[in-house]
Amino acid sequence: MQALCSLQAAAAHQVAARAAPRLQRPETCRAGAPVVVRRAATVASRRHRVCKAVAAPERVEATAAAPGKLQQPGKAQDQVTVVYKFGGSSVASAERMMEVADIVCSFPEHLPCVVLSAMGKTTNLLLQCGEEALRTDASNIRSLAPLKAIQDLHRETAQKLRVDHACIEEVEALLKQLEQLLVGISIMQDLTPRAKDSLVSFGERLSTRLFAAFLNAQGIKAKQYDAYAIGVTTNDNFVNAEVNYQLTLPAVKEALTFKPGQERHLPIVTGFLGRGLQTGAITTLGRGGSDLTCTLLGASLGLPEVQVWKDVDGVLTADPRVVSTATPVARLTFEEATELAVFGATVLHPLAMQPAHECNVGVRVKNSYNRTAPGTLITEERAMEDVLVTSVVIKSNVTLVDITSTRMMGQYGFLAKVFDVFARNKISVDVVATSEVSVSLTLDPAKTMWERDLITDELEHLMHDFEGIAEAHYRRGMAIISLICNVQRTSEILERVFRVFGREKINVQMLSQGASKTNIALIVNDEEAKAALRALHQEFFGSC
Ligand SMILES: Nc1ncnc2c1ncn2[C@@H]1O[C@H](COP(=O)(O)OP(=O)(O)O)[C@@H](O)[C@H]1O
Ligand SMILES: N[C@@H](CC(=O)OP(=O)(O)O)C(=O)O
Repeated sequence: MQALCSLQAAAAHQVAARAAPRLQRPETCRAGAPVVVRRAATVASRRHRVCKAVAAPERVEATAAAPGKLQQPGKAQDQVTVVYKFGGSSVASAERMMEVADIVCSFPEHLPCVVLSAMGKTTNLLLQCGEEALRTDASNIRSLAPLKAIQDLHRETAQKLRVDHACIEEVEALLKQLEQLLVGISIMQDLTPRAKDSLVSFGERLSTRLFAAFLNAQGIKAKQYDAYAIGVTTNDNFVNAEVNYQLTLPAVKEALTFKPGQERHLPIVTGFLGRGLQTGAITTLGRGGSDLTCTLLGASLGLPEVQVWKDVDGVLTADPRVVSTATPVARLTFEEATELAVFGATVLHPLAMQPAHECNVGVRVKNSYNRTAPGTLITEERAMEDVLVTSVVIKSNVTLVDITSTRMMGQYGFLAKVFDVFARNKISVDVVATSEVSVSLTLDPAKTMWERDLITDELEHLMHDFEGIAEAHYRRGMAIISLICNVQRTSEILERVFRVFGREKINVQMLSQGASKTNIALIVNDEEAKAALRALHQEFFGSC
């Protein structure tokens, strides 16, 4: 990793100097820092080192070329200088793909690599196909409504984008394969996690082929790449696979570096997908995983910045579906962005900041529907003097567990035994508050982002495992409200929080701050959570 980062930094420095003077690369990636998957609380507690501040790249204003008159970005000798990721909402239709092509070609000084998600709600439709295939006779698979919707969307898009015949053939071949896979699921009466990953992979495989073909039809040289074919390697934990950074970073760098004499083109890469190391099968990085693909590619290529383009003006002060007047946050640190994602802001994938943080790649969140909005810039550090509260998020459907030791005070090893029980049950813990003889903690609503909620049987089994160690009780239907804030000013923040909650008669069941340097967590009843969020937003941001 150390050698890799230094190499990348040197290469990126040369590229930046020659091709992208407005984007300044920090000197080095953090030397010797292994990239490993951790949960947010661990990430937060590990960040004691003072890191070099990233020089904020200047905002690149859009100078949109008229559709149909797109210009090839970058110069003949360039390597990729930036990665753009467009999510499902940005590429939901042929018209949206045209708009995205226009955005991509609006910065002629940059040679971009483009990561795409599946079009619109295609991933959900694919999962629906899988579920319905289990209840449908193989001979009727063809008439499944979600399958028809997927076929119609991609055929219509191909037609509107006027892609070439080769692309139409590829799209038809993929749609045929998809149908065959569903027939297989119907016959086997089995939808394994491995088959699920194969199934949902069709979304990104289709969208990227259509988009690359459209660019080529417009005279822009572009080439489609499946992430699993250019070295994105994961473990074999299907539906939520973890990236193997040691293998992936050098492989992706090699695959996406232009060789002498090679024609420059825009790489168009499938987000969300990888290849399992042991099985060699297609894996996925968890829902919303294209954000991670984007930062992973940026880290592999040693770039100063990547941009994730969404349907909102950046990361907002609250979920806009709950607080309609939420406003964009101009700057965040990697740590704050991670806490936001882990504690409920669905705008970013919870692990997306990891490669960016380790290799110091700035992440800009932009709006593909409002391209001149400055968005949010996420970097290693930012000025915190004037910051009180940055954003408020909710994680709903949480279970609160209270555990009290049955032994006398002063016994050692109590917490170790408690956490061993969770480890054995493979249940992850979010927020913890402890005293010497008791511990309260919250459990993730789902074991993984894809799986169903923890079921009562599993919780009862967990309670059973505490027998002889402690008395344990659980309460479902709780929510974590997290204030991403300047914890140097905790007293002031909490004084205002409790004034608001007192007024609104909202009872706090548990409070945790300690380990995180960016987050105060308040546990309340789920049915009070949205009202509590709106009241807090009103208090700290002035409107709701
Ligand atoms: N704090 C937040 N800031 C911005 N958006 C948020 C926040 N919390 C939730 N969201 C939701 O996240 C959505 C964008 O994420 P997502 O749909 O995954 O984007 P994409 O599919 O384009 O990558 C927004 O439309 C918004 O409703
Ligand atoms: N298509 C995948 C991966 C992804 O990142 O999607 P989006 O960028 O639209 O959230 C999903 O729906 O989970």
